[in-house]
Amino acid sequence: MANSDRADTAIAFVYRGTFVHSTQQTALQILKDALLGVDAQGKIAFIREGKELEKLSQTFGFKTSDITQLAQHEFFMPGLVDTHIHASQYSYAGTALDMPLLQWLNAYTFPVESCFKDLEFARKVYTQIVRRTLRNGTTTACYFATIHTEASLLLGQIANDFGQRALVGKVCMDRNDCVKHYKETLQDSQDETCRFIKELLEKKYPLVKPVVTPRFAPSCTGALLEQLGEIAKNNNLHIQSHISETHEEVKLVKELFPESESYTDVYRKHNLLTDKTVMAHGCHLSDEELALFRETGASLSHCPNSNFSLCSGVLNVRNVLKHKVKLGLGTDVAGGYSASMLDAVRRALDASKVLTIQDPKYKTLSFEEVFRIATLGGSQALSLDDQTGNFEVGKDFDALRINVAAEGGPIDLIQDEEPKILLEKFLNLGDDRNIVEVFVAGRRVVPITE
Ligand SMILES: O=c1[nH]c(=O)c2nc[nH]c2[nH]1
Ligand SMILES: [Zn+2]
Repeated sequence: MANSDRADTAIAFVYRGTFVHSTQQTALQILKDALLGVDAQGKIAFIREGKELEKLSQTFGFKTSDITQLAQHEFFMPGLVDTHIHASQYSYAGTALDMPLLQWLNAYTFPVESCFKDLEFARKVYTQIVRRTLRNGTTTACYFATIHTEASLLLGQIANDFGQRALVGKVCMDRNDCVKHYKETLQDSQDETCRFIKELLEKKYPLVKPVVTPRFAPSCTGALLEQLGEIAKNNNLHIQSHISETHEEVKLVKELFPESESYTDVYRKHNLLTDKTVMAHGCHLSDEELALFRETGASLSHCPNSNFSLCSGVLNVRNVLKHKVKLGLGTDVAGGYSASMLDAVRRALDASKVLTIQDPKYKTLSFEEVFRIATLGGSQALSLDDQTGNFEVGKDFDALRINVAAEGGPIDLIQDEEPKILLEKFLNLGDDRNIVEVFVAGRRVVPITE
């Protein structure tokens, strides 16, 4: 037995077949005829070659008849990590994509978000988004809620009930000149953020945690940003916000924070750039700003559907990777119209091809690289890679069982295909019909039973 195996707890179940995942060294590692065992705590106890079955069953004390064998056109992959999604914007996903960001916020987003004072409306929308994302393979989601504490706590409860791993943010904003009723006072924002954090932590949900959430610099005063930086530091919490999504927004931040050297400097000055920070977009960051991300360990969430839909910009992913900045993918519902991370994968490939069209020397991202960003990359961007992101022994079993030839599904297989082709077809053509089981921390959460 290798040192990395964990033989100290009982095995709950074992799968045999093809497993694909990413590691630090390789964007796509394919393990054919592998055996993966999950322990009673939902952690990966071993992942070994099929030929080691006898030895493994003795060491770990499971019966060979307990093993579930995958079919030839099936494989397991790690769960998808959505590093940026507005649960509260799901009701208008697929509409309202006809304006640039700042106008879009005023015309559509703020009026809808203000409805989350109504807990029954919140329950309806939040139940739908959690169910929809889970069915589409999002095992971890980093959510924006709204400014309402009760509704934000409800989102945490719903994610916990359905078994999704989630970071949940009560949105903070004490500046809004356009939709005047959708903002808080500095004092309320601070007090309600503390209450939200305290009450969510007291629930002791194993997979759901609070994230400090200044909406973005233009909707926060310097005083609020300062307070939120303090709160995050004192409680060792995650932080999320938006940065450098559009040129117009960058210009506005310059006007609102003239003392700062850059947009990134605004967040840095207020202690909001840490190794537990994820910032959405970053389309227009300079190399100096990317260097600040690298220095502080803060990460970016690439949201290509939103960037195209609101005509915001195209993130140069190669440049982000060159600066060794942690990077995940996000759907950014509802600036992005799809709640599926498979869509985010496809749009990320498209965005990369746009850059190649503009400059043929730009090396297009491969599907393997985008697969890594959508799984392991996302877990690193959220500083959750000690728990999820790939099939390393000791991590939680967050996984999707994919049947590429699912009956009635969107993919026709003409002949037997290699696992690499099966993955590529699934990423480009697949949908929730191909995702036959979803596991989070070893618990089967899809099919949804209730
Ligand atoms: O895509 C976005 N969606 C939002 O809700 C938002 N708020 C600030 N900046 C934003 N960008
Ligand atoms: Zn967003």
